[in-house]
Amino acid sequence: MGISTEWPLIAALVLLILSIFVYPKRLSKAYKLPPSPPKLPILGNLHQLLGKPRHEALWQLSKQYGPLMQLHIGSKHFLIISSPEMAKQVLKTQDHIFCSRPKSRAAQRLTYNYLDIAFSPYSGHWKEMRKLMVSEFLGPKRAKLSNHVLVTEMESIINSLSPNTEVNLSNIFSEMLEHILCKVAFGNNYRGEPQMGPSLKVMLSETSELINGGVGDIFPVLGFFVDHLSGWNRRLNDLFKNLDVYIDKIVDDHLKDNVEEISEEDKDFVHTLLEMSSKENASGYRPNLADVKALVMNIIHAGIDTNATALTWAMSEIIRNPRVMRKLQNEIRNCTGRIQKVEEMNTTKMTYLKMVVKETLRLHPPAPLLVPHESLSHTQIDGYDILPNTPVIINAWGIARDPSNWGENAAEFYPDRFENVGGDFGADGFEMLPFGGGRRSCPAKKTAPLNVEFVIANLLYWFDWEPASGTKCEDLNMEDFGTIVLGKKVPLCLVPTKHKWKN
Ligand code: HEM
Repeated sequence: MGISTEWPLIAALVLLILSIFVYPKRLSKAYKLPPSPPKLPILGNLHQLLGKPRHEALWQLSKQYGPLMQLHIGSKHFLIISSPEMAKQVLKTQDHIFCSRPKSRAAQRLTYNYLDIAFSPYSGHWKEMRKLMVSEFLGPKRAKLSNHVLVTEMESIINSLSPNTEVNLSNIFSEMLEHILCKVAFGNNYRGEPQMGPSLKVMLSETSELINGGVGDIFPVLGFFVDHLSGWNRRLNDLFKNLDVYIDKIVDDHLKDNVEEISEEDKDFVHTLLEMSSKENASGYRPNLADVKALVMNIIHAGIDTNATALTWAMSEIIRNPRVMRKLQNEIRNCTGRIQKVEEMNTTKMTYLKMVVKETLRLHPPAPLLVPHESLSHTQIDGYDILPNTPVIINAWGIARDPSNWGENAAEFYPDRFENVGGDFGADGFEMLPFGGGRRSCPAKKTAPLNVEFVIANLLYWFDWEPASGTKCEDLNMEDFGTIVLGKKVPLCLVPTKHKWKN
């Protein structure tokens, strides 16, 4: 174990010793707070989360302390949600109370002081920004361009695959998503320019690490010094600077274009935003340059890794389950018949494909703990008091794998289960939450699964697939990795063979 992995533990021990003298005593006992595991002074429950992936550690604790559990870490009191019933309370019944986001230094820095959608507190600004993304980026206005870009990218991948030659599909998916989102949002992929610093991929992976927060987020003042000594503050500053240079270039290039001369069809999202920044909308709002940059930041952070991860897990599960692959290929090929081009693929009637994608998102929700919510005011759930500004973590990963919600075969990849499950995501809609819920749910929850379906349908239509280097299907490595986005630890490498039609 190197110093980079040991420092949180060392820092925590130093803080424990110092805090006995420095920190005030704990919160008053005037409220009936949710059950909580026994805790150490100041460190609280931190030690119970070390050494395991966070979603797994939280799930194990919830088995002992219940689906509504409070964890104390430093100065923060987190509410942990681990059942569909409790998730429904937070995301539906009391959505108006739990629709804010907790603050953190990484989120503040990377969103130009909370000007974005995903991390900004519940506010009029958030509402306007979300409306902008839904209508101008994810809505029907841009659907034609998005589809065209998706088809072009898919065609180039299909044409680039050499039969019987191993390919790293994890990389292909990341690059594909980066191209698609950048083309639709900025009209160009803005890659490969050395003066622009690290690649987008490197910046995204650094973001995933830093967005988890520094020690200073939970141990104010003293933790800040720890973050300074460990280099966390410097890493955050460097990341912000690099991202800002990247985004500045995009915005500057767009400012040079004469938007009036560009046809509606050729305008990308940034053109549209800049155009809107020159006049107020019906509710008197207009985005300024910092808002535009924050939205660009959200698109690259929220859209690339989530989608690429979903695709990687989908193909991994399909390969590991030859029965599912055969059934799915039969459906795709029967529904499609003989076609010559990717653009002729139509997945609308492929019901089993939709079940396969749902089952992938159930077992492998790309954001296993969603994005933390926060309570706006005091409330009660199940007779327990929840205080204002309580950060709320919803364990979507655990809920979606719980046999009490999904039966004894909950851990199995079995898409056919959706034949008998009413509703989109479980009987009540809270048994799986790959896109969260309530007003902070993912704005791409309708479009993202369609894109995953389209890519999987094409890969399985044109090619047959096998694991690389003689690995047996059932031995495919399925270890996961990450906190905010739970990816596949070992890249997915497969060998395609061009499909031969029988006459
Ligand atoms: C398979 C793909 C995706 C998955 C699984 C996913 C999942 C999620 C989840 C779990 C949340 C948090 C919901 C909550 O806190 O309740 C979220 C929020 C968000 N997602 Fe996605 N997402 C995907 C794709 C996208 C794409 C393509 C975009 C746009 C380019 C996007 C934009 C956002 C934004 C802006 C938010 C913040 C919403 C808010 O706070 O109001 N996501 N997503």
